[in-house]
Amino acid sequence: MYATMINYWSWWWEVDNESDELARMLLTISVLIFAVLWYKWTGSFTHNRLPPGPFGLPIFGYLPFLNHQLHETFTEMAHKYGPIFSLRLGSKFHVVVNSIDLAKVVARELDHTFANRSPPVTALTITYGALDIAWSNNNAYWRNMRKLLVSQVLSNANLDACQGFRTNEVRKTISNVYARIGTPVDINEVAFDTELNVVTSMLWGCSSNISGDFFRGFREVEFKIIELLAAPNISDFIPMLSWFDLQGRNREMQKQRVHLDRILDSIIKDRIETNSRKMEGAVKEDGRKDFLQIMLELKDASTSFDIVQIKALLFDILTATTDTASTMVEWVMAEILHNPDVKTKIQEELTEVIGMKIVEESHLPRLKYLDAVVKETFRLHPSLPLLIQRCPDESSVVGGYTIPKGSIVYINVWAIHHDPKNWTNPLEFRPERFLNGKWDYNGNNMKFLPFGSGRRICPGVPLGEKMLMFILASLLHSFEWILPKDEEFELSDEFGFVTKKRKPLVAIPFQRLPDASLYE
Ligand code: HEM
Repeated sequence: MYATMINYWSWWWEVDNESDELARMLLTISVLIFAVLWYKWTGSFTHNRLPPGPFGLPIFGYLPFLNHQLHETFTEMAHKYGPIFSLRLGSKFHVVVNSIDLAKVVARELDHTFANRSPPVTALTITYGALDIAWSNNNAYWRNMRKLLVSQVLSNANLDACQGFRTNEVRKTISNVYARIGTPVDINEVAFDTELNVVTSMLWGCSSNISGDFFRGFREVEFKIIELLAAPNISDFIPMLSWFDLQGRNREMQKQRVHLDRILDSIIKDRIETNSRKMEGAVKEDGRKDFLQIMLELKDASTSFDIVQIKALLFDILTATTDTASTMVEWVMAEILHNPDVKTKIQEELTEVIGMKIVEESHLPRLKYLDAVVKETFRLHPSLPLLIQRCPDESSVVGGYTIPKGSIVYINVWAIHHDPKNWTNPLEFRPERFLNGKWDYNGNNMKFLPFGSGRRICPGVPLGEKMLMFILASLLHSFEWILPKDEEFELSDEFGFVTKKRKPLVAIPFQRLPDASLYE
């Protein structure tokens, strides 16, 4: 290269003496060094290209321009800026990924890099400093807690052993709804209470002296917590202001934690006292220990596991099980009541598979059409439309753009589920799309991610799916449902950590099975 350059110079820079020769040589070397540096600089510039996105104001970034319906706003922004875009909110750099190819890069190919979380201030407060699973970073603690949940609560063996709890609670729900026949029923409330009773039976069994009354009000506490988790908080965007808690969000979350602590502390205290009196209760007749007992024994055996961690884990399981599933029961019922043909097809399937008897869990795998209706509802109304934000532990490249370490990254499942490139007539409710048996909740097909994908995928799929199908099949087989007269019916949603129906679904049940003794 040196020789070529010397040749190029020589046609206009004739060398007459030694100093000219030296000057030309120095110039050539300098130009070469400059070229290498330029190449490196422009190369690194290309690699550091940040995803496109809107400009914002100094200090606040794009914060003042964001609409509360974040899933819809982000989807509109993707139409403008492309499948990956970025925005600065306060001092935090956010990236939103909106296509199946890029979601695959984040959640599968670079899963390990993107496996941390970036908990909001309120999440840190309610989880005792991210001691739970959902907000914990990708580290040994998270792996152990997740393993504990999966092996002790969500294993096939435990789910089979707890079938009796689920059947009892669903039967109780049917009989409670029967007592309210002909009157308006809040569907979310019914589903929430059923889920809560099932999960508490699994966690600390029927042996606890804590009565159902104790949980009265738990739904309100949980709703408030979920609302606060997604409420925009200036403390998250401008961390140096977090000390002032300008919007009072963290103070409000602290209040909710006092309620939660009161409930969890008394359950744990009750069990510790029972254990110390060596009463039977803690151990089931078949020798199986419930989850609380297992955790307390772990605590006694290890110095690194304590009561606060037990509470954080219980909090995760209680909220993860109840709010998501009850919201989905409500959405599915709303779509069914909105689509009379779908309702007729479900009822025909229920009658064919179950007859005029009561639903048993063993019937569920044969309810193919209902399963397709649930999946189509998950497509249109994913409970966590942006999943839980991920945070890369090193800078990396996605779709040709650099995602700096520590960015907050959203996978916009809502956009993917509503994209006409992925789904024909995406706004239509057409359960038939899911009848070919190809779809599951395991996050392998990036077109359909209601439970996420990769190492952060929801571990509760087996229980969540079972409970959803059991409650829905039972409500729809035991009752005919109609909407209250003159009630305006609509299907709009309200963005939140869990995205709910804006207007709660209220419907009136009527007896459907001829044998009244099936409702007792
Ligand atoms: C219909 C019911 C449910 C739905 C729709 C649902 C949905 C989700 C979604 C979308 C995520 C975020 C995944 C991600 O960030 O990629 C998640 C996380 C999680 N879910 Fe579920 N879930 C349900 C039921 C359950 C149940 C029954 C449990 C436990 C008993 C559970 C425990 C968790 C936990 C612990 C996480 C955090 C996982 C982690 O960060 O490692 N979920 N869930």
